[in-house]
Order: sequence, then structure tokens, then C-alpha cells
Amino acid sequence: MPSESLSSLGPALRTHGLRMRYGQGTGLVNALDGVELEVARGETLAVMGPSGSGKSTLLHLLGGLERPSEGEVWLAGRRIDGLGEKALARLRRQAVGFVFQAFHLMDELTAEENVELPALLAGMSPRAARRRAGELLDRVGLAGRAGHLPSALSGGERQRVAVARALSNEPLVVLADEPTGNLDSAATADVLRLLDSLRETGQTLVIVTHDARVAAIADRLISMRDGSFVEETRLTRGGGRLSELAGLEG
Ligand SMILES: Nc1ncnc2c1ncn2[C@@H]1O[C@H](COP(=O)(O)OP(=O)(O)OP(=O)(O)O)[C@@H](O)[C@H]1O
Repeated sequence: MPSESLSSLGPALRTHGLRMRYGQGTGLVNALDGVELEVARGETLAVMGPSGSGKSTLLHLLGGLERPSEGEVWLAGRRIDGLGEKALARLRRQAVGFVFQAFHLMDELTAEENVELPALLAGMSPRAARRRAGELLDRVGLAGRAGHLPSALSGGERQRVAVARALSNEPLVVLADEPTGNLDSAATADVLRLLDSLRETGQTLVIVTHDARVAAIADRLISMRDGSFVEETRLTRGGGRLSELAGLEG
């Protein structure tokens, strides 16, 4: 999908009456039960809730990894819930960056090649993609590890490569599913600092997390239960966020 079909006005993400059902009959699960959501451009939103409450499902639908059973998903003014597989794949390549708990790097590619790949898929020239990968690895503090395979990196380093990869196509929105779930405190602080820095580039971030310290970097926190939003909290920006990060390292 050409990125020019995305609008630069209005919210980054919006849903209306969003429902997702899995299975049928007695096995029917209402993973999402009519979700209304709007995420402003540049906003950081945290989504919390018990296991099975629908957090990952919501993230998948927002990023076009799956299509809903009912309802609308809008990304940058474009309605995406009815798009076919190919159009959704193009949209993801152009406008979305994903960060997963289990990193999902390609084992046979170096850190640099992993970061280059989304830029190449988004249509960047090989030379520009390599340059961008270098800049991003530098930004995540891994310029010296560019030629390493993921197996030669620590968990925290792998996740920093994964964050660099998520930024490679200059996405409008970054969707992170438990990005610190497999990391120790110091690595968590590193990854949070990186995710927090997306504000500087005006990128929109949605983070699913079980960790209140991770949610503390958000502007707004939504709590889910049984496929619905049960509470919404606006968080105050400022020193609290940085002391949370400092506390993680202590
Ligand atoms: N592909 C699937 N097929 C069937 N059921 C599914 C599928 N994906 C999710 N579900 C069900 O939908 C509900 C919501 O799942 P989801 O993964 O979104 O929850 P979650 O809040 O992210 O949980 P967790 O915190 O454990 O990751 C759960 O009951 C889950 O079992």
C-alpha cells in the first residue's frame, strides 16, 4: 500500500465496535468485546490486564496482523479491517513496527542484516537501508555488534536489535507486546529508555505489559478484562518516569 494513502491528520489509531471471536459453540471465546479506542499521534499508550484479557489480540488487530470478527480499525485515517492479506502486509511494511517479548530476530542474519530487512522491504535502496541500520544500531548502543548473529548477543542486546529493526521502516506506529518480559532490570531500563525516545520523533507507541514500571513511561494506561476496557488512567509526565527507570537499574 502506498504510504501516501495514509493521512497526516487525525489520530494515529482508532477502533470502533471492535470484536474478535475465536472458536465456536461451547469453545467460543470473545477475545475482544466491543473496543472503542483512539490513540493520538505521538502518544504512548500502555495496555495492562490479566492473562487472557485480550491485550495481544488488540495489538495484533491494530497492526493488521489479524482481521477482526466485527468492527473497525483505522490507521492514520485509513480503514484497514477489511483489507486483504497482501494489502495488510504492505501496510505493515510501510507504517508499523513490532517488538515482541521473544525478540523474533532471524537467527541466520547478523544484527545489521536484521535491522536492514524492514527498510529493504519498505522499498529503501540497499545503500540507504545499510546506512539506516548503522544509524539505528548506533542509537541502540550496538554499533560494535553489527556483525554478530543473534545467538552471540545477550537477551537485552537482542531486544535492542529488535527495537532498531522495528524502527527501520520509519513506522508511524510501534506496537510492543511485553517488550521487557524476558529481560533483567538493567536491560529493561535500556529498552524502556529507547521506547521512551520515540517521543522525540513523534512516533506513536502502544505497549502491552504486565509490568507497572513499563507502563510508567506511558501518557495513558488502559486496563482490560475479558475483552473490554475497564479503566483508563492518564499518567503525568515528568520526573516520575525517569526515577522509575533509575529505580530499575538500582
Ligand atoms: N488464535 C487463537 N485461537 C483461539 N483462541 C485465542 C487465539 N488467540 C487468542 N485466543 C484467546 O483469546 C483470549 C485473549 O487472548 P490474548 O492473547 O489477547 O490475551 P492477553 O491478554 O494478551 O494474554 P497474555 O497476558 O497471557 O498474553 C484468550 O482467552 C485466548 O485464549
